Amino acid sequence: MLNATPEASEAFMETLMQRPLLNLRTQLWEQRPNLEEDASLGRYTRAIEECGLVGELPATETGKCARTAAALRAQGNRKYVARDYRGALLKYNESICHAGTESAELGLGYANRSAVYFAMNEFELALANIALAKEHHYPEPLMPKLLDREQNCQAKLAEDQSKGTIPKRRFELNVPKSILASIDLMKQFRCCNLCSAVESLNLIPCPNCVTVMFCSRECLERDFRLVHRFECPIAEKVQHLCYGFVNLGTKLFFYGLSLFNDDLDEMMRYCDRVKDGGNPLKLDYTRYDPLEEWKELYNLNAVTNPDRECNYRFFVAMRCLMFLECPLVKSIVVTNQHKAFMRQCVLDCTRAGSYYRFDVTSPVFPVQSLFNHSCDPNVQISILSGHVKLVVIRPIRPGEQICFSYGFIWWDPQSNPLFQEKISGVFECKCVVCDPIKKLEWQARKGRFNAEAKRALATVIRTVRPSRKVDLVQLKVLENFIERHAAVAHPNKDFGLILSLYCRWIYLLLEDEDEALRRAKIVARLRGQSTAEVD
Ligand SMILES: C[S@@+](CC[C@H](N)C(=O)[O-])C[C@H]1O[C@@H](n2cnc3c(N)ncnc32)[C@H](O)[C@@H]1O
Repeated sequence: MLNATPEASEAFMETLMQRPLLNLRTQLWEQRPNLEEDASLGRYTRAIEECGLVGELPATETGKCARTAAALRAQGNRKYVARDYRGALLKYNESICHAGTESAELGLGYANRSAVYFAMNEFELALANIALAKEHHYPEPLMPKLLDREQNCQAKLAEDQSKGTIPKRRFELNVPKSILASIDLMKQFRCCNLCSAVESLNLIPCPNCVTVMFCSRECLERDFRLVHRFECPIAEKVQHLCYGFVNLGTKLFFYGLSLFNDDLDEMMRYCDRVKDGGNPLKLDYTRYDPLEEWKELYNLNAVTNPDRECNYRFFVAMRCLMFLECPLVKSIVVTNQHKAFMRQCVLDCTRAGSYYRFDVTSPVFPVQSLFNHSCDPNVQISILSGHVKLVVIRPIRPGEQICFSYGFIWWDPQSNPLFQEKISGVFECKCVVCDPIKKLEWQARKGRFNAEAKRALATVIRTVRPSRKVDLVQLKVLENFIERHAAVAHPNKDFGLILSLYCRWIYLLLEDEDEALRRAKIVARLRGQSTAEVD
């Protein structure tokens, strides 16, 4: 039985849930000062100050609050009883985020999360949460119940009932992790604020604010050191203005400021030069230097489409005004010249962010995002636990560019229906499927689908059963077919079906590997061992 909270009345919870976050962003946009299209950031700032828009923001901050945490936990309990485990975990995360560090609610939140993981047969995760509950004021009178669950977990693991701590198929990796992420409001209780990892929703809260969570102490400390210390005191207020890439632009600005050791004048001196375009491939990643990397990102000469530019300027001006209410920011950004620089730099970082990221909610990967999009990709991308992995999905011809899909794929029209619409505002796709000239050559390839390949395809279709669980033998059958027959079968429609299943299974394997590594790390931590060996 989970701990229900009697005082969490329906009425109170309803009030709690009326958080007009996303609406506020739209309202603000409607109330923006009516300025000419090319109005400068300074003009926007003055106009916003004149109409008092920042002061008019409704006070929706709750701060850490045991009552709120209890109400959210009660909602989680109901989802748990209804066996909506994912929904329950998300509510418990929200509750954990709202519980004060000294409150029993924190321990209760972790304990409830351990019950969900136990029900999901995720015994390592359950044990990790029991340990967290014990560390965070779990009420003594309830302790026997927790210890009982702990024993049950250990018994299950002793019976070899772990879902696995050894990846089935190890995909190696040789590229750095993401540098930071900007987590959308819809994902704040399900992704690490620094690396975007979901970590089976096993996240820990910021000890001070109620807006962000982290996958580990390392990410929490790193984010705090580099960015979150600037956001934390005003995080609840500023999250109303989480306008896509502008959010990332602010983060990239503060990240840069930290790398310049909070020396804004030094940062200004560096930025006061003509941009050379920036090229992250120039960097020597064997001697990784985050400041040099930041400079390459900053140096991008990005062109933004005019509609977006208007949004960017308004929200950049708004956000900078709000950040200047944070005492730490105020102590560094002092003069009018500093303020003007901050605004311009946040705008430049916003443009860079929109270039170096696949979409508004993904983390920033300066090198990995340099791959172009193709509607006929030859590699499959996955972003898991802050790592990008690219897996080759069909033989690549000499001279063929390595591309992954930013959204749309020819064999899967439903891969992202919004893609064409989204991309049309950003760039015109010139891949082999979309460019009218290249498309002719691409389509002509279909004529080579010969009898032998068709027979082999019929055998594969008879043998392989698409399922949600990967069958490694069947995966090998697909792989052999693709390797032997891609040259003549690609881009035939049936070959597309094979690629589609192959990609889905590859992704499931990558997820599986990621989860197994996570369990392995938890086991190492519970045993007091270093996680370096398994990481
Ligand atoms: C992160 S960059 C990719 C690397 C970029 N080509 C470069 O050289 O830096 C994303 C941008 O590349 C361009 N791009 C990527 N795929 C494209 C495609 N299929 N067709 C046209 N432009 C593309 C667009 O300008 C897009 O905004």
